[in-house]
Parts: sequence; structure tokens; C-alpha cells
Amino acid sequence: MQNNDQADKNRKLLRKEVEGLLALITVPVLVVDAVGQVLHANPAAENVWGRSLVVLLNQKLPALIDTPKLLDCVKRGKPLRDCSVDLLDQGGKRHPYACRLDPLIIDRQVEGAILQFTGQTVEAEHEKTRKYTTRYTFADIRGSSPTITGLKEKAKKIANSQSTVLIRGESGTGKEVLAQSIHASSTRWEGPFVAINCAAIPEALLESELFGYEEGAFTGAKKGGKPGRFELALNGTLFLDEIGDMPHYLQAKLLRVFQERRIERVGGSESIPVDVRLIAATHKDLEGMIASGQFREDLFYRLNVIPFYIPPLRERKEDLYDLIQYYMKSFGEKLGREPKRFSTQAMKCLMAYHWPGNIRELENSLEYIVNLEIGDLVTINSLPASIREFWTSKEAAGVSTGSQLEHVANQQNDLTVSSATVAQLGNDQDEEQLIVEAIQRFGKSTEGKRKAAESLGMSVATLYRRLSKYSRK
Ligand SMILES: Nc1ncnc2c1ncn2[C@@H]1O[C@H](COP(=O)(O)OP(=O)(O)OP(=O)(O)O)[C@@H](O)[C@H]1O
Repeated sequence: MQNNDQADKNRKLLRKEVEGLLALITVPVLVVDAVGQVLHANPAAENVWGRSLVVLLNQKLPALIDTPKLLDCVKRGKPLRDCSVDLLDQGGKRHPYACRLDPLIIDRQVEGAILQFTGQTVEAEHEKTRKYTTRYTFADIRGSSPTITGLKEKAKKIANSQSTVLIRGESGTGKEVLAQSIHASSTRWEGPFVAINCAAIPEALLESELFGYEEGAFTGAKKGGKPGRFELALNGTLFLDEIGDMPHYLQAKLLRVFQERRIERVGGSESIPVDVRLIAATHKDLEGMIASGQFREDLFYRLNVIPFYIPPLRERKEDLYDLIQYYMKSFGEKLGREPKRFSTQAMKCLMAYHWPGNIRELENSLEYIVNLEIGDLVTINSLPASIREFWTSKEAAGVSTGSQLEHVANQQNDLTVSSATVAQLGNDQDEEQLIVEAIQRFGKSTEGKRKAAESLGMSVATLYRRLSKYSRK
């Protein structure tokens, strides 16, 4: 009797020791018996599975890990190193980990195993959460033109909707900034924001990048397979950039995802539900692509539920002042430089320039200027070569950028980027004056208007829109 008591006491002591040791280990550990039933679990395992110890102790491996071969290895007493497994959380979501299996063998009999979940996949998980967060919110969208103000208002209103958004605009106009801002102010903000650039990924890889693949799906496929961007974006937002570059056969597959809200990994048969909000973007003329059979019309309508168009910078020059001021300040702070003033001519040049690379080009130009200009006055010579050359060619062609600007500039002598100049230059009246002067200079013919639009750095369509607006006044 006394022997039994002592044995019982020893078992309890041993159990306490094991629990104490397991609690010291920061990675998830499970001890299972020969049929895969959990005997011990540490606090890290409770965290990962989101279940208490009591619940974990009643579980069998298949309920916790979606990798059947693991149970097989436990039963056969087969040790494993860095075996890719998918842990299943309570919501059925899969988390990839690397598993180490140490069998417990007593008298040549398999009694169970110690399973430890670590390795580079854990690191990759952390990396993933770091990588899939947003950098921008609506506050980062600078500009006070009616277009930008209206666009921000509309985007705030629809942020919480689950409907698909299609953002169109030239490269560098801020499509991704807008997409991230929508995600950041939606109810999904704590979920991942996963971006994929359909033009940047070789066509052969795009499908597996989007939908993931199973082990053995193709030569070179990773052991254990790989989740695609759809799975990585679960409960968050998937940003499909350059959607116009998506090959036709993938457009069909994407359409099926819209209909079924489920995906299948390449080489897999399991249908995985995907709760993901989609935001797509492109600079391409999708309507033209539909007409020429390059883009599916049915997909276009699925994508274009909430449409946005961000006009190029040359069509909203009133935003230039805000943006120049903003970047001047932010690069100044980063590089420890005082804000600089712009000479009249330099400012006129920035205003007249057509900014083919839009805000990205403006941002890079300001970084260049703040880096290279030692004095506090930015002149034509301090501007990047492409902008300087544009100015030189305009001057050589004898094209003025408008006497209104000259007038203001002469009054002020040198222009400082300030809200006062914004007020003086950035209104409709000034723009109208500039347009009238350009038409007088180049004539009212179609060709004259084309030249006028070019000299003002705006599209012909915008010039016509403005002319009809002013004629209605
Ligand atoms: N309204 C804005 N205010 C401040 N910065 C902006 C604004 N819009 C864009 N930017 C800046 O311009 C750069 C380009 O923006 P973004 O990458 O969103 O453009 P995009 O239209 O997605 O370009 P692409 O089509 O080439 O991918 C970014 O560095 C971003 O910070």
C-alpha cells in the first residue's frame, strides 16, 4: 500500500517536473501517446492553438494538425526534423510551422512522441505579418484639389463595404496609397493587406503565387506546398495591382473565385474558403482591352463595383503646392536640412512640367533637390536634368508658361512654397487666365488647342472640359 502511495507521489512529482520544464520552452511543444492523443502541452502551445490545456489534453493530433503523415510517423516511432506541417486553429485557419518529432521508445515499444514546432516557418510567419501591414492612411493622401478631396470622401464612405474596388489612374498617381488607406480604415484593418503586382510576376508563376500549391504540384515545388496570396490575405484585403496584365486563363479562374468565394491550390483538390476583400488597380484601358478580347467583360463588371479614377498630376496642378510643401518638409526633416525657397523661374518650371511619372516623380525630384541643393534658394539649375531639359526646350521654343505666374512671381520676387502662394496661384481664376492666354497665343484651331494644352501640361480633354466650364460661367 505504502509502495503504491510512493509510486503515485513519484508520478505526480514527475508530472510537475515535466510541466515545469515545458513551461520554460518558448516554442509550442506537445507530448502525445502512441495513438497521437495529447498527454502534455506547454503554454506556448495553448497560445498557438488558442485553446486551454484542459481542451488540448483531450485532443487527438488530426484535430490540431492538418498533416496526416505526422500521425503516421508518431505511430511508427519515426523521428522527423523540419517537417512542414499546418497547425489548425479554432477557426480552422492553417498556420504553417516546421515540426521536430522525437519518438518516445521504451523497450523497443513506441509509447508516443515529443513534438516541437519551430524553425524558419515560424520566422516566416512573423515576417509575413510584418510584411502584410499597411503604411498609408487617408491622412497621407495630400492635396486639396476638389478631385482629391472628393475622392477621399468617397473612399472613406465605402471603406467598410465588402464590395470590390477598382482604382484606375496612371502610374505613380497613388493607387496603392488609396488601396492601403481604404484597408486601414475598414473593419479588416487588423487583418493582412497583401499586394500582388500581376505585371511583375512571370506568367508561369502568377497562378501559384495567387492560389498557392500543394507539395509535388510541379517540379521544384516546395515540400509541404505553399499558401498563395489569397490564403495569406484571409480576413484582410488582397490588392491586385496591374490587373490589366493578368493572363486570360487566370482571369477565368479569378472570376470563379468571385462566384464561389473559394480557391483550390495548384495540384490540390481541397476547396478552401477565402474571406478576402479585393481591391484591383490598373493604368490600362480595360474597356479597350475588352473590345479587343484581351480582358473578360464579366470579370470587369465584377471588379468595377466601386470605381475610382485618380487623375494625373498635370490635371490637378493645384495639388502641386501641397505636395511640394509636404515633401520639402519631410525630406528636410529626414536629412536635417532647412526648408528651401524656390526661385520664380524654378517654381514656374515645376508648374509647367507635365509630370509623366506623377507623384512618384515629384517625390523623387524633391528628394534630389533637398539632397543636392546646398543653398536655401532652389533655382532652375538645382532641378533634376529631365525637368531642366524640358524647361530649356520650352524656352528655346519661346513658350511662356503664362504671364499670371510671372506677375505673381515678380511681385514676390522669389517664391517660397507657402500656403499664401497656394492661395494666390491655385484657384480657378488663375487657371482660367492661363488657359485664355495660351489659346490667344496658339489660336483657337484644334491644333492650337492641342498646343495650348501641351504648354499648360494638361490633356486636351481637360482643356476642353475647362473651356466648357468657363463658358458656362
Ligand atoms: N496624394 C498623395 N499624397 C502624398 N504622396 C502620394 C500621394 N499619392 C501618391 N503618393 C506617393 O507617390 C508614390 C507612388 O504612389 P503609388 O505607389 O500608390 O502609385 P501607383 O499609382 O500605385 O503607381 P503604380 O501604378 O506605378 O504602381 C508613393 O511613394 C506615394 O507615397
